[in-house]
Amino acid sequence: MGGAPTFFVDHLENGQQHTNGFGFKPEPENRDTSVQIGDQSYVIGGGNHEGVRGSAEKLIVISGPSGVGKGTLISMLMKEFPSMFGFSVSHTTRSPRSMEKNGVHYHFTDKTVMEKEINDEKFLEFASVHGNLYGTSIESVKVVTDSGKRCILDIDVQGARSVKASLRSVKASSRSVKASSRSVKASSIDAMFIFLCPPSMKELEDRLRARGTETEEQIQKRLRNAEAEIKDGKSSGIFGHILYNDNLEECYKKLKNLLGINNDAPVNGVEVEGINLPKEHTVTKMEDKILIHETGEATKNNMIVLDLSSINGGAPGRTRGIILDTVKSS
Ligand SMILES: Nc1ncnc2c1ncn2[C@@H]1O[C@H](COP(=O)(O)OP(=O)(O)OP(=O)(O)O)[C@@H](O)[C@H]1O
Repeated sequence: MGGAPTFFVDHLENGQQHTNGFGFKPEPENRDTSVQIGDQSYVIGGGNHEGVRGSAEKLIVISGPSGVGKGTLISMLMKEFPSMFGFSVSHTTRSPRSMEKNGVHYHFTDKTVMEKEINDEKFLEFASVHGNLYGTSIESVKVVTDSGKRCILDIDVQGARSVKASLRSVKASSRSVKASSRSVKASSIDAMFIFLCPPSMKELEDRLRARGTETEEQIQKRLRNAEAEIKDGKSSGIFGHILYNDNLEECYKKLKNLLGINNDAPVNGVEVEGINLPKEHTVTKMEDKILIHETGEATKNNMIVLDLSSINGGAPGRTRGIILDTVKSS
């Protein structure tokens, strides 16, 4: 997948001006379409003009106290829908450990560089842990959403609060006339905030103990933090959705419902239809539109319309928001 819009313009030959009176028949809402050109496939936003994969833009923030089951539920999602979700790569100023790869496990960066980028509002959230900075950059989230995946952030309540505040601030600044390019870009990120709640403190403690990954001291600290986090999570207005993780399977079902996915629905809640660029065709540019007109005998009234007016940015290989209409001969 991928390709800049210029690919279409540069690599297709110009043909005759399109003159007939075909009406444009928009694809139904929430439908994505892929176009095959040579050996490349391009996924193009259909009725949804927001991005390449319908609701891919929506960042999913999952938060809750340590031990509530965030990792478990996210793993279940990744297992059932392996290509639907992705994680952003965090930045850190700590040194890489052996085997850790830059850009894979973390983006390893310099403290002064990261501090400047934080000041420039390039981070959705950050925290200082034992003297090192850790954070999630807007760019790293966009890399995931631009690839057509839904980005999941598994973060604590404080992190979720920061993400919420960052998104509010970029949306406000992007409305101002002097909006920076960063603000405009980040303002296209929307997020769904989900808080996971344990059925009781006793159950949370049991889960932490059963997991066996913390010392007694760490468990006690996590339980102390959990009380404040649960209070905050339920009352602060950060989270639009609160899920109780009592029975795991039931909670998983509720999570899938929230995300608009269930086993009967198409991937991402969006139908994906493949279209092959016809061998025999002419191409015409009309203002912001590229008309690909089939010329083969059997299909000569078919037409594909690429509407470039809605492109909303993206580096080469990360083109977004082209609207595609198809008109089929009947
Ligand atoms: N609904 C559930 N019922 C019983 N056990 C559960 C349930 N959900 C998760 N667990 C178990 O609880 C433990 C903690 O879950 P998990 O590690 O997913 O928590 P977490 O919220 O990701 O914690 P952390 O923030 O510390 O990473 C795991 O051993 C997991 O198997």
